[in-house]
Amino acid sequence: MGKYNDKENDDYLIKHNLLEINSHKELERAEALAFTLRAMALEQNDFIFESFTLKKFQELHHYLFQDIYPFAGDFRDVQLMKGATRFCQVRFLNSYASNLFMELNEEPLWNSLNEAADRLAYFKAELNMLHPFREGNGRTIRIFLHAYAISRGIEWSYETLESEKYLHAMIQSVTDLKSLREVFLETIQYIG
Ligand SMILES: Nc1ncnc2c1ncn2[C@@H]1O[C@H](COP(=O)(O)OP(=O)(O)OP(=O)(O)O)[C@@H](O)[C@H]1O
Repeated sequence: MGKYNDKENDDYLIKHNLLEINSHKELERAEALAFTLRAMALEQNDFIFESFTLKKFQELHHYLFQDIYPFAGDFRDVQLMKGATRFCQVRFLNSYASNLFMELNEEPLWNSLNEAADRLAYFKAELNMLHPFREGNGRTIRIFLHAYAISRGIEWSYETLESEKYLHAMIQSVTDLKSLREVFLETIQYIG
């Protein structure tokens, strides 16, 4: 079990994709298409969030990536890094995840958009540090937290995120939630 860099991961995905695609470019295109079709179907209620448990989170990843990756829905068994960030160690994934999802389900109601932004930033950063899947963490977490926010009367317009600002806030969130909180504050509103 080694840590992987992006090249190593790309090679793994080439060896482990359901379509037996062996070009990186083609796999990238096929993955984007397979994901987009599922994400669109999800918006038409093909996947229902009747709960926000860890099981539901894994089912969501399975739903979104089932057409392309055999590991859809499964936790990774390798160490993951992006840039200087080392995500949760494999042997702590289960305990980290169960504590985090317990907290998410015991979360009290939010009394203001400021409080919502604080807590969404916190859960976003924690789920990112968990980074439980080999690929597709960002997309799964965004869709999951979007639905979670809706269940609390809040619309998170994550499709309006500026990609550079978002990435910067995510990198910062490893040590400081301030930028990510601001990103949420700018992209959430009460429904209706
Ligand atoms: N250096 C970093 N430190 C911490 N988090 C990072 C870093 N670089 C990227 N991220 C986070 O990791 C996520 C990407 O994870 P992953 O590649 O598993 O997901 P994805 O769904 O395939 O990608 P994306 O989120 O770009 O659509 C990004 O959305 C971002 O939140």
